[in-house]
Amino acid sequence: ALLPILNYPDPRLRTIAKPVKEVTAEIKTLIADMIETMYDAQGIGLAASQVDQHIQLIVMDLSEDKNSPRVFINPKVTPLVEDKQAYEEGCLSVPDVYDKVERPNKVRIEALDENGEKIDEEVDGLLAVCIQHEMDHLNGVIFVDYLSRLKQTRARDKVRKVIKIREKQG
Ligand SMILES: O=C(O)C[C@@H](Cc1ccccc1)C(=O)SCC(=O)c1ccccc1
Ligand SMILES: [Zn+2]
Repeated sequence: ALLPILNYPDPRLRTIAKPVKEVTAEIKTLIADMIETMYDAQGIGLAASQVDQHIQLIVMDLSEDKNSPRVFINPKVTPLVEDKQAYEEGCLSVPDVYDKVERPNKVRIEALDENGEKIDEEVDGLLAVCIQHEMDHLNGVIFVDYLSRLKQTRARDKVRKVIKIREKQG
């Protein structure tokens, strides 16, 4: 089922996500719903925080055909290099706002997948950018937090406009 995505500056987006103890049937349903919601919103990632579920769960799909979703449960991300790279990021919770954010361009991801199997990968490029962006969501951080006050104000105004238009479209 499609889940409503919280929009910036909703304070619920600032909630710190709790670790997942056991991958229950409910969590498997949430994973399926998050993947469906991510595709519907044309995103390449989605954190559970964004659908008001405050557990450490991320879904991502960077594939062309949108047919290889990945699930990260209780993820831990460790930078592997000092040097950072700027990337034009977007966020499904801050629609139509895109801006450059600098992040370490190579990280280690340790997590569990949807079957509780261990994931331990070194990644770079867009996957590294995206996993760090999603990890931020689980820690109540939104990419606009890295931008200037002025850009944050503009982002708030932009989201307000986009939501009004979407409500009119019904
Ligand atoms: O809000 C989210 O977490 C999803 C977000 C993930 C993300 C995309 C790009 C850079 C960092 C994090 C999105 O999917 S935004 C929409 C999108 O598909 C996109 C935006 C910019 C560049 C590439 C993809
Ligand atoms: Zn986001």
